Amino acid sequence: MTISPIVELEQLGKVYPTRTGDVTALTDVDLRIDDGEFVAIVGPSGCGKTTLLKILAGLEHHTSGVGTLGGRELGSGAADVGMVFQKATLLPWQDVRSNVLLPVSLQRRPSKADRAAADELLEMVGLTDFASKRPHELSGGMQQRAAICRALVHEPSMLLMDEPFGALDAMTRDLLNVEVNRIWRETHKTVVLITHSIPEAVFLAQRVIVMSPRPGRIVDQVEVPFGPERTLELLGTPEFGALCSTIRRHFEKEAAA
Ligand SMILES: Nc1ncnc2c1ncn2[C@@H]1O[C@H](COP(=O)(O)OP(=O)(O)OP(=O)(O)O)[C@@H](O)[C@H]1O
Repeated sequence: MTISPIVELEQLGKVYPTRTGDVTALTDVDLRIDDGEFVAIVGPSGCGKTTLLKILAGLEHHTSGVGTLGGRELGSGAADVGMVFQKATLLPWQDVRSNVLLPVSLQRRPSKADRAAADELLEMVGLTDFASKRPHELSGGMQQRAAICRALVHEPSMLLMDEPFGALDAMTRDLLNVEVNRIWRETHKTVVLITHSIPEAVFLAQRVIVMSPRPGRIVDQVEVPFGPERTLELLGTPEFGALCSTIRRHFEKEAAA
């Protein structure tokens, strides 16, 4: 069986013109992501990770190279993606279900089927009993769960996550990682995750993409050999530690270069 790529980038680059001169955020990025794959991107601060995600989402235009998402050229309109950011950014005056339905509500009046889809997602993340609550009545982790539901409610072909759990405590983060692993297995979505945490990247992804300091380019792509289902016991295994060390050494090498 051949797996088709959902993302193909060739020599992609991005230069931001600024008042004080051009800032090259990305250079010569070659990347292929297969449909249904879970990919994590790690790299030093300012290496262009968010820029890459924004280009995939159609929120920024690349300035060189070519790229396609779902067969469509990048830059040819809004991409069919769902996004989760570090802050849940839920509307405080709407209840959780309405927040989840927001991407649909912006296009049309949500149908019965849309509401059922939202409820199904809320059930998947254990928030059924909180559907009628306001965001401030939820913990930070619960708000991020709701944000994940919102990103998935319009059935996007890809889920893009930018440091989604960076603001959460370590224990909540671990539990949410287990949940994201389950969501990925249940929905079969392609996921691209940006994270500053190498263990988080290794725990969740099938492939970890390592970027260099700015101008960001891909310096390595590390295959993660663990099966699709991951549990927290994995974090304590020597294989897990060894893989994290391999990736960490890249950072040290690049920092010393
Ligand atoms: N709109 C913009 N205008 C000008 N420069 C920008 C803009 N957005 C990002 N940059 C610059 O591009 C580079 C890459 O930024 P980006 O936010 O993509 O990096 P990052 O790897 O996501 O960083 P972090 O890990 O700190 O979030 C940085 O030098 C940043 O200052």
